[in-house]
Amino acid sequence: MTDSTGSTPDIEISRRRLLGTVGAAGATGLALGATGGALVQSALSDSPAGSPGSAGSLASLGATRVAFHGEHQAGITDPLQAKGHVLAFDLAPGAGRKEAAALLRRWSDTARRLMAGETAPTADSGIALDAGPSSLTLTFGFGHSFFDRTGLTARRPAALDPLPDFSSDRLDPQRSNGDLWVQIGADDALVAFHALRAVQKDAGEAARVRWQMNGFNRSPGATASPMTARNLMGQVDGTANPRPKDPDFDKRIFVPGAGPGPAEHSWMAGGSYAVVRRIRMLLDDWDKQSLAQQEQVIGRTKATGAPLTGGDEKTALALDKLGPDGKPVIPSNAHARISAPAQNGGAAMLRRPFSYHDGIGPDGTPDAGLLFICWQADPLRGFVPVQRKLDRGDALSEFIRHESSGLYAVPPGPGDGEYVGQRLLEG
Ligand SMILES: C=CC1=C(C)c2cc3[nH]c(cc4nc(cc5[nH]c(cc1n2)c(C)c5CCC(=O)O)C(CCC(=O)O)=C4C)c(C)c3C=C
Ligand SMILES: [Fe+2]
Repeated sequence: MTDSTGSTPDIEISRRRLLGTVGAAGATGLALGATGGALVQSALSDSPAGSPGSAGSLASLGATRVAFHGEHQAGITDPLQAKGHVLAFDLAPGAGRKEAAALLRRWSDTARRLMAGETAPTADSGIALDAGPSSLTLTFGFGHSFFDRTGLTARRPAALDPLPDFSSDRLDPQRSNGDLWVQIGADDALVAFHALRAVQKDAGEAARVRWQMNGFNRSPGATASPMTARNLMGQVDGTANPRPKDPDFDKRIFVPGAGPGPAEHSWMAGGSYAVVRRIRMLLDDWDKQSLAQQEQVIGRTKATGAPLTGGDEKTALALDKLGPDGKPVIPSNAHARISAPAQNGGAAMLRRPFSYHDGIGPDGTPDAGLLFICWQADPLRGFVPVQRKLDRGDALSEFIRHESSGLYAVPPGPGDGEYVGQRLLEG
C-alpha cells in the first residue's frame, strides 16, 4: 500500500488509519465518533493514492481520521504528519498515582474526541473549528521518574532504565526526560496546536510542562507522488525502516503479549518504547561539503536515496563492494553502513521523526535539526547498540549534536471504554 500523505511510504497506512467519508466536515458537525462501522468499511476500500476523493487528494486531507482505540497507540506506525508537537510533563508536587490516573483519563477522553474531529470535552478553544481530524494522533508515554512519583516502582520495566551516556552527547537536562510524554501529530497546523492547548489545559494542577518541541514534515501532496521524507540536510530519510509487512516487525517494535519479563510488567504488552533525541544539525558546516562528500557521509545518493553501490532507493546496500581503489564503495564510517541491522546484531528500530527549526542562534547559525523519535520493543536491542556504534565512528557525527534525550514506556492502545495506561494505574 502506498502512503497517501507523501511523507513516508515505508510506514504503511496501518489499519487504525481510517479514511473518513464526510469530506469537508466541520469540527463540531463531524459525526464520526459514533460511526465506527462505516469508517472501517471505508478504510478497507482501497482507493489509489492521489485519485479524487482518496486519502491523497486535498479534499480528503482534513477528513482522514486515525482511530484512538486499538491494539497499539496511534502515532507509531501511522504515516508521518506534516506538523508535530512533542512535550514532557512532570507531576506537580503532591500529585501521585490518583492524580496521574485522573489526568490520563482526561487526556484519553480528549484524544479520543479530537482524533474523531470532535471538540474538546471542556472549554474548547475553537482553534480547530472548520477542520476535520486531519490525521491527528495523540500518543502518551511514561518516563523513568513517573514510577517513583506514583509509588509504582515495582512495576517499572527494566527496559526503562536510563540510556547510557554517549561520548558525543551534549544534553540539556532541562529539555530531557520527564514523568510523562505526549506526542501530537496532524496534517494541519491548527489541528495540531488545538490538541496541544487541550492537552496542556487538561494537565491543570496535576502536572507542569517540563519541555516542549515543535516539528514538521513535508505537507501531503507537495510531491508529484508519495515519497520517503527528506530531512533538513536534504537527505531521503526513512528508506530502510522496518515495514509492518515484515515478518518480524511486531516482534521488533512492540512488547510481546506473553514475554519473558515478570508478570508485573505485563501492562506493557502491545506497547512500545520511544527514544526521543533533539539532534541539532550543523547546517552551515554541512552545506560547505560538496555533494560527493555529503553522499560519502551517508553512503547513499542525495537525489534518490539509492545506495552508492547502485540500484534504486529500495536496493540493499552492497556493503562488501570495493571501488577501483580497493576501498569499500560505501565508506567504513558511512552512516547507513554503521546503523544497518547487519552491523548491529540485527538491532532495528522504527524511525518516525519530525524536523525542527527554532530560529537563528546567537552565533548566527540555524537552530534546526531532527526531533529523532524511534520505536522499539526494547531499547537495549534497538537504539542503544546502534547509537553506541554511531558514537564511535559515524561520519555524520561531525555535523550533528545530540542536545536532549528521553526514553518513554508507551503503553498499548486502550480498549473500548479504557484510558491509556489504565492497566498500569489500576492493575
Ligand atoms: C541511533 C540511531 C540513529 C540516529 C541517532 C540517527 C540519526 C540521524 N540519521 C540521519 C540520516 C539518515 N539515517 C539513515 C539511516 C539510518 N539511521 C539509523 C539510525 C539512526 N540515525 C538507522 C537504523 C538507519 C537505517 C540503516 C539501515 O537499515 O540500512 C539514512 C539513510 C536512509 C534511511 O534508511 O533512512 C539517513 C539519510 C540523520 C540526519 C540523523 C541525525 C540528525
Ligand atoms: Fe540515521
